[in-house]
Amino acid sequence: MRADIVTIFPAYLEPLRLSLVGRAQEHGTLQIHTHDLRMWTTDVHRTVDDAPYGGGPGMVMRPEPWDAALSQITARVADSRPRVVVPTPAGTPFTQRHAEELAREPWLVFCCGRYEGIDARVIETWADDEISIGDYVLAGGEAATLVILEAVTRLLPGVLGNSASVADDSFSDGLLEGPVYTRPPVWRGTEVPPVLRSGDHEAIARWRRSQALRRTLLRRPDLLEHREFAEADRVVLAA
Ligand SMILES: CC(C)N1CCN(Cc2ccc(Cn3ccc4ccc(-c5n[nH]c(N)c5C#N)cc43)cc2)CC1
Repeated sequence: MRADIVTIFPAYLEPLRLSLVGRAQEHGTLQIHTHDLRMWTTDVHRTVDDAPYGGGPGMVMRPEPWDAALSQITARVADSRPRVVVPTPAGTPFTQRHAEELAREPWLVFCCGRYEGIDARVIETWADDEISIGDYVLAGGEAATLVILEAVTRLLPGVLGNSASVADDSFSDGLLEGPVYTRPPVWRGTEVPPVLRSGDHEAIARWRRSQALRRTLLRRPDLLEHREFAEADRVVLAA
């Protein structure tokens, strides 16, 4: 997969050199190219913003630099066009399903806006996806791009050492992750649930599903709506 990222703060994307995404780049599974939008400005002040039509607070990002940048970046490969992703507070909620869909794309381009956002005509012309990573307000699209790219990269073949990890992900089966434990067996007087040390893998699987169902019912009952459950699950949910 190739990912191009356009931003006025290229340094904000430096964390992509670390850890899982960094290793995916070292292994050639992912190529990330970060571009400074100001490279496509033409004035001495390298202006990327202007006052909003209709008034209101803040500034809006001008269309010309974005159109020049995206035209050049997407022209790289003849007869091939990337999927253009624009993080925005007004976007559709980003979900694991969306991450799985983006992970199937060979080429992504992320447009990191700032100020009050990017001129709507750029979005209309170029955007394939407008995504929000949550119901809170950030100052720009860079943090969202880090989140989206990490969620997508961990789904790429060979990136996670144990491919089963992806299958067991929270949200992969639509439930939240249950509690996890490691050594010591007793810590501050609290014992690891004995079933986890029993070696009885069927009992362990039942216990883990029970914990995931209970946690999901408590914290995200919306994830349980419109779902059919086996009798064993219904017993847990009714307890
Ligand atoms: C009327 C007037 C007072 N209101 C003023 C605030 N407006 C909303 C508003 C607020 C902040 C920003 C800053 N910003 C610029 C580009 C950009 C990209 C993503 C995000 C972002 N925030 N939260 C998420 N989940 C995001 C994602 N993904 C935020 C961004 C842009 C826009 C709404 C209008």
